[in-house]
Amino acid sequence: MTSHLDQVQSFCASQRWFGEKGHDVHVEAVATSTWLSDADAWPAVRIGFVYCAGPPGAESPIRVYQLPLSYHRAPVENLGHALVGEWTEPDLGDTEVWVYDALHDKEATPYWLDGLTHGRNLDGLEFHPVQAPEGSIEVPEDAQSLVLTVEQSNTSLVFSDVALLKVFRRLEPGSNPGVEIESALTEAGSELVPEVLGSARGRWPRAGGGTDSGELAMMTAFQKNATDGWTFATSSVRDLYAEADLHAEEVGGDFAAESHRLGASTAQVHSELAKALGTDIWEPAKLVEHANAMRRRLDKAAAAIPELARYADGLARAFDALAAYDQPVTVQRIHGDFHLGQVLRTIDGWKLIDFEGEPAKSLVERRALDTEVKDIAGMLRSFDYAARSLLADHQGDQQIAYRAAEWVTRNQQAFCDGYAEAAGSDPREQSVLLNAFLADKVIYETLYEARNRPSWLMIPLSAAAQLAEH
Ligand SMILES: Nc1ncnc2c1ncn2[C@@H]1O[C@H](COP(=O)(O)OP(=O)(O)O)[C@@H](O)[C@H]1O
Ligand SMILES: O=P(O)(O)O[C@H]1O[C@H](CO)[C@@H](O[C@H]2O[C@H](CO)[C@@H](O)[C@H](O)[C@H]2O)[C@H](O)[C@H]1O
Repeated sequence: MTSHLDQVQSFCASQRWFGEKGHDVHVEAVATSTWLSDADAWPAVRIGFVYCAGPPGAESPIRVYQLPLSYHRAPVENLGHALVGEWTEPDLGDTEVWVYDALHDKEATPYWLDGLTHGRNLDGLEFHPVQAPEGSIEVPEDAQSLVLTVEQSNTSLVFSDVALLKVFRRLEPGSNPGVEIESALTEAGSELVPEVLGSARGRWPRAGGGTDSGELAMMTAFQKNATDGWTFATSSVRDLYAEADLHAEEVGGDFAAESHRLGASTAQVHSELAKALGTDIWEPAKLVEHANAMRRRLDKAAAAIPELARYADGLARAFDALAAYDQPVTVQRIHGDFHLGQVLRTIDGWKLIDFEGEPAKSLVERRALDTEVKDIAGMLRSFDYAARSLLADHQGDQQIAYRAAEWVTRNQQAFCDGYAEAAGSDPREQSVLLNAFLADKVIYETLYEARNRPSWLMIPLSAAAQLAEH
């Protein structure tokens, strides 16, 4: 039989949440938590912590992934897709066991719901229910779980269409910014994020000795019947391309009113975040540091992606302007990786989700204060993505390309108008900051697409060409 580490490695490698694509990696060890299940209960359930090393030669630190495990004494017919492996388990009396990703196992997931409902405190695992405000959501104790099938970096379970449990896969010690921010906004009474219902923290052995601790999962109110912003916006673009002789404002699926509302909701969340978690000031010297960091990211990306290199001088002008900016800038906690996939249109309006920041950044960077302009730039880029991602089917069609550009401008302007009305100041007036963050985001996206979706590389590259002309 293959060793149990090899089986864990093959399973992880086949999972969307495993962030180790594109390089050689090996699973060095698997540690486990205390049992969530009672002694002698089957399936036996606990959390696995998977330690990954590599690529060979690179001095990257060990990465830890969370893999909840359910152990059965016989194979479970409908769980084949979640089978991690089959081995003899010393911690279960040397029994032969079939081990599954517990998040897919309806016999195992009630332990998470029970832990959160009753605030269980097990050795090394603490479940924290959030005090539910009056009239707020109650999750039935016998609620069944369903794994969400959307593309995501973590794994989310929906309990009875009422609550969503997001189980973090890549673990880092310290406060998870998503839990921190969404809890702070919930406590402040915000209606613009799904209400946080609870979270789970845990301890795991640190590679090299000691113990680390951090958030393992967060439960929020499930937004039944919501549409994510990307699906909503791209259906508007599809409508427009189907009627290429009409302007964006003339087709049924015009999105500008939604973009306007989204701008206003974004401004309101920024204001709530500033109130709840405070602000600071970046003096001009700090802006020089940021401009230099942006410049370094550009140099690195241009060295890796030759098609970007030709726009490097043009893009760098935006960073030079930032370095020369002589006004102090107010900074605060922000979303950090804001795009149309991070907003949900519910019947009560837009709600913002996933405040974890850019996945590849360290926790310290993701928790740092920044300017709201970074989020605004992120969303403006996303409108461009929505229109261009559907252009592939209309290559060479000038009429559609023209309509696409019109849609982007119309929705970017509507978003900024909505933002300006709610915030009392117009982000377009901060053009030095906005241009620098737009250029920085385009560089980030170029690297992201080169690594993850090469067929979409043209989207940020076309934007780089436009920005470089500025
Ligand atoms: N509270 C919620 N209610 C309904 N759907 C949600 C909720 N939170 C997330 N989703 C859905 O799950 C998707 C992935 O969520 P996200 O938090 O971005 O996951 P990840 O960080 O793992 O990528 C979202 O695009 C949305 O469709
Ligand atoms: O949602 P994540 O936090 O995992 O963000 C990463 O993946 C995003 C893609 O899903 C990526 O966003 C880019 O593509 C989007 C369309 O798929 C587009 O709307 C965004 O504007 C664009 O940046 C994001 O950058 C990345 O961090």
